[in-house]
Amino acid sequence: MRIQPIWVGRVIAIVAAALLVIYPMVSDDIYYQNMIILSLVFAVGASGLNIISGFAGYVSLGQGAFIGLGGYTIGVLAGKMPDTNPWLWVPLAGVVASAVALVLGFVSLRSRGPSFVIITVAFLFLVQVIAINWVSLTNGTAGLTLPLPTWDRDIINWPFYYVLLGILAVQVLLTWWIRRTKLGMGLIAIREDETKAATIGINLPIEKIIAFMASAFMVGMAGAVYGYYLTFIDPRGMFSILISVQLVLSMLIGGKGTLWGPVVGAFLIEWLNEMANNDWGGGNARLFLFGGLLVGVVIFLPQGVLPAVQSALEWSRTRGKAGLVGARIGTGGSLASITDRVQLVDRAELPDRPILEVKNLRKHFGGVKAVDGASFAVPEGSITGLIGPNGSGKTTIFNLIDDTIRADAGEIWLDGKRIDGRPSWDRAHAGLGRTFQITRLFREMTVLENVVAVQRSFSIGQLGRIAVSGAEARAAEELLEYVGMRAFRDQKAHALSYGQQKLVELAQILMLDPKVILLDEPAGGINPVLIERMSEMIRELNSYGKTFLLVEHNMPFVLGLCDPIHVLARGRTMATGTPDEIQRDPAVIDAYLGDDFVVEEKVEA
Ligand SMILES: Nc1ncnc2c1ncn2[C@@H]1O[C@H](COP(=O)(O)OP(=O)(O)OP(=O)(O)O)[C@@H](O)[C@H]1O
Repeated sequence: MRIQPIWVGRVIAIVAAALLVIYPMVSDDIYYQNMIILSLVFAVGASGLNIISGFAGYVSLGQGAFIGLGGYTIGVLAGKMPDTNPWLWVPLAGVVASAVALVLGFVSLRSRGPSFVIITVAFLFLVQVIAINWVSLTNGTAGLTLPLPTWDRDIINWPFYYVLLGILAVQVLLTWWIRRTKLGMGLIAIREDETKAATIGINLPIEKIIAFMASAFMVGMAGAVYGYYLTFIDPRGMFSILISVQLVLSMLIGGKGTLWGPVVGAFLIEWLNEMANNDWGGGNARLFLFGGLLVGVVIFLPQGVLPAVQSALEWSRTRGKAGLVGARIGTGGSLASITDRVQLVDRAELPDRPILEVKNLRKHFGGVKAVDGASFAVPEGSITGLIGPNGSGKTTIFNLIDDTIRADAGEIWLDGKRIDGRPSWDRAHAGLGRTFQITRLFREMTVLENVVAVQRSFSIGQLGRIAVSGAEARAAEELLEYVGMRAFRDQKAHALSYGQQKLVELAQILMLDPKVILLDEPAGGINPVLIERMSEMIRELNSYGKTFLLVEHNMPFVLGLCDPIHVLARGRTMATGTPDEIQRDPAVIDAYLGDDFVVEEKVEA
């Protein structure tokens, strides 16, 4: 029997945890106990950071602030209420850290990438400056002295050690749980492609704010224990940027986005830190070491240690095997199997009314009038085409309809309700689904996860559900079967061909069960067999009541499928009609189709 790598990992984790539990009982070496205590604090900090940086992709150099805030919470309260047991302030420190993390959560709604990193550094310094200047509360640069431990000197470190170990255990459990829930899936989607995540119904502000608060809670508690353990805290030590750098390094070295990576990284970095202090003179040696390591990791080990080991094991396991990636796409399942998720009706029974309307839509990019007063309607139950020359504004109109870009002016109505002004995820919940001209799957997720990541509605309770399980996972598998991609369910999306990605993106959108499906060049860049399959699926879904609006340059595809067709030129609708009318409209021939096209079509007929 082959031993699965996951079990090897679990056994190592259990043995390591057991060794940590028994260590103070078998050794009274205070030096090593101290070292482990520091490692535990950093492990909690790095693991918390992993929730916003590893999962959600927001790298923060301000994470150390939450350790400091925890320390100051216990320091201030223990000073003001000397008769209360200081341990009671530890959970409160978590609450304080989470409340302050809310601020960073709000910042993340408006900035991302390098600018976010810079803001987090400013945030750390801001907290430090407040701690220095709010002398009446913090005693400024003179620092605060905490009560000395009152227990037996023989076990002086034990309470700190075991409470921190417990906090780390809860932190790891929290991370493990988040990764499995809808919340975790949403965070990873945000990391992979935030704009796309919003279009599949992921409520960005709420999910990010929850993540930021969750990333700081246990860290604040660990900071409080750390402060109590130090018995003296001051702003320069507690809010030093080196602590934050050490946390980021721990996460990167161990492996961001993994469960154990940040923990392993924290122990490794603390050990190096001690070596730099003891053997290489501390101070500058530490800076040199951390700086060098940061550069080295980013260049040579971008994934981190644990993922690198995992990749090596995976490589040895799959060496010489033929990949699934080149396998043929399935012939597709029947529509009957997806009725649990996708509501199907007889198209003939649908009322005669527009389901989507855009009125006087406008978007200018500087001097470029990308969309300049476009108006058209999409009748319910139709496959409506939107065609026009390159640069006529088709994709921009899609972007405006789903709020990937906010319109300058105009109205958008979906199913009788005005939706412009509402954010992307809300429009998705209202019944809008959209694919992209260049497919935008979440590359690091599996095919199945890509489909399951969709959130058809929003509730806080739903975020806590296990993502890949139950009815949701079954529905996702059925949809993948329908588009012929079930065999690829466990493949990472980045390993798929372009055509395969188009099919998975269609399954993903169907998971939303939208009232209107916007398809941006569904036949673009794929082989003729797949084009045929795509048109079959669109036709079949439409016969069961699904409405489509599609942008496409492949004229036989559009003329065979769509009715009505709107023609755009210079950001405005210049003509609307049946395929026949459009083909014969001299203005359309002149602006888009060209004389050759009409001649060819007539010969064929
Ligand atoms: N983010 C942007 N910033 C500046 N200009 C833009 C932006 N997005 C689109 N444009 C411009 O707006 C115009 C319309 O672009 P759009 O992509 O909507 O055209 P399209 O009809 O979809 O073209 P194609 O058929 O080639 O995909 C183009 O001139 C384009 O350069």
